[in-house]
Amino acid sequence: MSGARLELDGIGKSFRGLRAVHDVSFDVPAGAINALIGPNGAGKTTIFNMIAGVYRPDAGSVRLDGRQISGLRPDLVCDAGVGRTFQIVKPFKGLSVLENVTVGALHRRPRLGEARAYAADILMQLGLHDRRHQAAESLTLPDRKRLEVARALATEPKLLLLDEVMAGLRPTEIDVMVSFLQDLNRRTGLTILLIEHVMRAVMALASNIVVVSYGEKIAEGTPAEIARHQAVLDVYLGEPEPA
Ligand SMILES: Nc1ncnc2c1ncn2[C@@H]1O[C@H](COP(=O)(O)OP(=O)(O)OP(=O)(O)O)[C@@H](O)[C@H]1O
Repeated sequence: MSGARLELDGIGKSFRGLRAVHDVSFDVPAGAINALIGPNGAGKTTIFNMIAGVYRPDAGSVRLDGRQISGLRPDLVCDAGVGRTFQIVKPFKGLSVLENVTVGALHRRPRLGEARAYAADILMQLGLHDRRHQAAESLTLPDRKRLEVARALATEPKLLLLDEVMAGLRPTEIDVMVSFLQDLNRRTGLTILLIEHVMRAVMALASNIVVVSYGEKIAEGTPAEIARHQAVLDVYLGEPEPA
């Protein structure tokens, strides 16, 4: 695993006249951990869906290591090296934890034995190995979040998109996930972009933060810059944006 550079150039998407995302541009350098934040309904998941091939942007382009991936089908975007988690955790029901992760690993390792061994190794890293034979749906929320990360990692991405993997976790569980992601990034150089409402995690992980509101990018900078950015404070305090 190593990281890829992500470049969003003027992407936009409307749903039946509702402008969900408008003219959003930002880069995530190879090997960086960056965050995408903003109030509910700001367009964050729509941006992820445009990167991951769920939606074709109405405008603009998405490039991974210089190669255009916008408009490709989700499986081809995955082939190109993009792994993602979903905000609503949906493991394959009726499959064990190990089988769930093996499905992801089969993407690049078509031999079942090899895929299963790779999946087991990822479960070990995430502290889920001792629960590998449990039914996925029987896991607690923190473990389901870990399983979601494990499934995305099993596809051996160069860019990992994490959609609210800290939601619902207790502070100590958040710290465990933060340490895991920091360690993963250090060991592998994997590029990570996270959508996150848990500011404790964003501040600990992200070297750069992009803020969106009403579908538009309103700020970008280091955690320290964002923490004192007036437009960001206004959005989070619910005050009108400056003209
Ligand atoms: N498939 C869709 N069809 C119609 N409208 C949609 C669709 N997906 C998203 N939207 C709308 O686009 C806007 C942006 O939604 P999006 O889910 O991207 O926001 P978000 O920033 O991820 O919000 P949250 O933090 O609540 O997850 C919202 O107004 C939402 O209702």
